[in-house]
Amino acid sequence: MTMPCRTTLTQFLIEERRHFPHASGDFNSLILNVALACKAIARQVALGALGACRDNAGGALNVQGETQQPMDVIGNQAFIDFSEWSGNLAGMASEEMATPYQIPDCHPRGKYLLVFDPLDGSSNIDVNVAVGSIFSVLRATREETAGEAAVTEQDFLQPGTEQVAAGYAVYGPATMLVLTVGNGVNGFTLDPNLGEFMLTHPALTVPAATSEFAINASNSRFWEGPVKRYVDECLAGRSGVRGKDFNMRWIASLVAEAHRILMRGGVFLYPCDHKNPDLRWRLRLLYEANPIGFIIEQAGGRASTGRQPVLKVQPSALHQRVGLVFGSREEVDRIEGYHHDVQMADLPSPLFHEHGLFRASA
Ligand SMILES: O=P(O)(O)OC[C@H]1O[C@](O)(COP(=O)(O)O)[C@@H](O)[C@@H]1O
Ligand SMILES: [Mg+2]
Ligand SMILES: [Mg+2]
Repeated sequence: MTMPCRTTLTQFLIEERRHFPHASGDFNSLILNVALACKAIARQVALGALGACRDNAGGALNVQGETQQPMDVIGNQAFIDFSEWSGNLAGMASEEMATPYQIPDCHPRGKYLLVFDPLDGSSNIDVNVAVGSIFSVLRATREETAGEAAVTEQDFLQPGTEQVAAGYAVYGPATMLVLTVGNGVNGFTLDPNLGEFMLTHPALTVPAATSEFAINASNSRFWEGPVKRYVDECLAGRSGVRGKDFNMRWIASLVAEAHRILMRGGVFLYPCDHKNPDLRWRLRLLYEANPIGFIIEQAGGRASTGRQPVLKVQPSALHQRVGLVFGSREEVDRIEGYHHDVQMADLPSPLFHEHGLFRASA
């Protein structure tokens, strides 16, 4: 039997680095450490009910007020343990930690910041549906941050356009790592025999057009007018203004939805809604929306809050939430257009009038 000759993640990163002859190698080691953390998490996830501490009872509340699953905690620790020693990080921030993680004094500090959602879609873990990890790499821009001083929340409040790299791992039937270093998007599949991520999906692209959308329709009565209009038109299918039938999906795992869209196109919406007046957005800007947005845009798709490009949002808090619409370019353009469509102001939607068309917020 002949083995296909494939590039490993390490080889891929070395090749990329050849374009930057003065690079120190810190960036490559950072990504490889993250990949190692993802392999460790994949192993734990794959054990299912056989794994350690499956019992969710008594889980602590994280800063979001959500009960931490055991794998949220294990995944968070894996990211820390595999990354903090390396000397390439000035600090880390995570969904599972209220404040930035300081690199202990026993380890050297470096010039990058790592932001992550260690386990995305963790409510799916008990039903054996695909979950994942999401990460984003930023530069530690303050001179002293990369030196001796403690990292602060302010250091992480950079718009998505400033990301150096972003990626996710999806723990599905196969474990995959999808990565952008700002030069397109590449997908690697974990070869369990070799323990290596192998380049299997080079130069991923999101098709410009689609007839598949993903949204949590149980929130429909709380949506704003433009989202309701978009979904109603999709549901009307070939008899409506769109003139074609649409398929609908909802996995409740952002990583899995993003991966499907990268593989075959589609559009995902988790827009602003009015279900809970104190929580108008579901997804987190720094470790969910920005990394996924960067990947999708690097693959030729688009990512928006519904009103503006998500990567341009200036963050004001570490755990800030935001509306997110991403995927095939034509659909995201259309949804943004509906939000900007002044004609909508004439529609008799009380919600629409209540909140207005051109709010400054996302
Ligand atoms: O339960 P809902 O409202 O459908 O939300 C699903 C969304 O929540 C998330 O699971 C949030 O991620 P976490 O599991 O990291 O908290 C997203 O992955 C997903 O898109
Ligand atoms: Mg998440
Ligand atoms: Mg999570």
